[in-house]
Amino acid sequence: MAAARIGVYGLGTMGAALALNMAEKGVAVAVANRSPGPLEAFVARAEPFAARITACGSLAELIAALPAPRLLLAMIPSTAPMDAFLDEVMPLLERGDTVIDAGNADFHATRARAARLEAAGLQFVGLGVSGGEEGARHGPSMMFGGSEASWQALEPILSRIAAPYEGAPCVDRMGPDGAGHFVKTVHNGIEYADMQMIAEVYDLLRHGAGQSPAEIAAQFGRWSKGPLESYLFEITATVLAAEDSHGAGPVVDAILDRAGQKGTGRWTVIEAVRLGQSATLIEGAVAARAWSAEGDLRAAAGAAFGTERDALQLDMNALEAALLAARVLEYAQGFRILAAASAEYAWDLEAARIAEIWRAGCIIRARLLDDIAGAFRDGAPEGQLLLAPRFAPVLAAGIPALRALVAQAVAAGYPLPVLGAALAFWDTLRQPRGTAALIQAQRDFFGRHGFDRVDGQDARHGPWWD
Ligand SMILES: NC(=O)C1=CN([C@@H]2O[C@H](COP(=O)(O)OP(=O)(O)OC[C@H]3O[C@@H](n4cnc5c(N)ncnc54)[C@H](OP(=O)(O)O)[C@@H]3O)[C@@H](O)[C@H]2O)C=CC1
Ligand SMILES: O=C(CO)[C@H](O)[C@H](O)COP(=O)(O)O
Repeated sequence: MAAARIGVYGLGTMGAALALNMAEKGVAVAVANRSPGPLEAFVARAEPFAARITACGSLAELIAALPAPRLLLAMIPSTAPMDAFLDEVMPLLERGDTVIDAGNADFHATRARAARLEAAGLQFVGLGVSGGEEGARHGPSMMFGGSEASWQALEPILSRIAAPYEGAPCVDRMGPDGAGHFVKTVHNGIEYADMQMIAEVYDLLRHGAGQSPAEIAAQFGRWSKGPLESYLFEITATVLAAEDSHGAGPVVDAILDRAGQKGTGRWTVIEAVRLGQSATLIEGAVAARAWSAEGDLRAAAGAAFGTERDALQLDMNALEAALLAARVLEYAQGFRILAAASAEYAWDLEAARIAEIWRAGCIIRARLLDDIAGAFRDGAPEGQLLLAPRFAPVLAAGIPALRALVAQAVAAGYPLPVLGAALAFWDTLRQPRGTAALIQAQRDFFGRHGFDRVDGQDARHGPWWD
């Protein structure tokens, strides 16, 4: 049996898949799990790679199986269980060992944990992993946050298990401490907006245009072969074509209309606001999931006020152009949040590199990311994707289509939390003079807050204070 190069603790959906990926790619790995059942199941699944797997019955056994300096990757909930895990494991480790949190963590917690381990002579890495179970098993996209030394130690393993894009592994060091988990959080925020945008189009096609799930599946399949090509469009086509195994017809009709959320979308919005930024498309998606949980309220409101909505006339080419423009706006917001965080935390995040490592393995992988990476490499004016010359034709064609779509849908009674937010974002940003002068006057009126004048003169208050 080969000596383990890395340990994986937590053999749930993601941990088991990552450990199998490592073993398959020639990385000897020691594994353990809190409860025995998943370890036994893992050992059975890992049989083809048994020579590169050391199964350990306890955390202490796992630590003992690793040569110092140790690399120990934990794939467990990155909330309270991670802190409890650190309490348990830290006394077992030696100076120079590295603990990797590969779960979805709030980057503030990652920063605190990194400081805690550093004080004890240990290294802590926050590793964003995207791609779900399939990605973890065969090649995820990974966003590394930690010291340069820990990157040097881990890079050979991570590059080997990452998804390749044109031969290059989709993994890189984003920066120190929480940088990797922050980038993963924003990735998930974009994921939320993309999913909700797709759901809005599904609603329009299903209830506005009267199409069946199978017809909509075929449409998403066609879009998946064009500029909207992406993992989320592909799986939408598959999901909508699927029939319920209990005979309820299309499986989508058998599923409760209530979306779950574990926190990353919400964190993206909270961090955007903290940074003085906006994440209105992502907030639209988070809100839609929250409203979906209020089934009783929606039933009562529907009974009181009616559920009618009008039929829609939808042109599939216009819809494609509108969706592409909205997707550009969604990524533009995401990258603005990343840029703001990079400045705030002195991370030096490289936008082009982030787009590049999102091109394969992750949930938001999309053909568009190639152009986004290119736009940043070309030097998007003021670092803004919206101003990148290569997106000018996409926006010129797509914004009128998006406007017509939103206008028609809103007039007919369809909610578009994300597509509507995309248009408002665009229409706000293209007006050099907006509505803030009135806001400033109001603030001055009630709170003597003062304002700057357009002519540069010094009168800081309105006539109401003369
Ligand atoms: N599923 C996904 O698509 C993705 C998930 N992630 C992140 O990966 C991490 C794991 O998720 P996933 O694999 O889906 O989850 P699972 O529920 O499949 O597995 C959870 C794992 O965590 C262990 N665990 C739970 N609580 C504790 C605890 N208090 N102490 C020790 N171990 C504990 C479980 O052990 P036991 O078997 O004993 O219960 C199990 O091994 C999470 O942080 C998640 O956010 C990241 C990207 C994608
Ligand atoms: O990180 C992921 C995908 O990238 C996980 O699947 C995550 O759980 C998705 O978030 P949520 O559960 O809130 O939808």
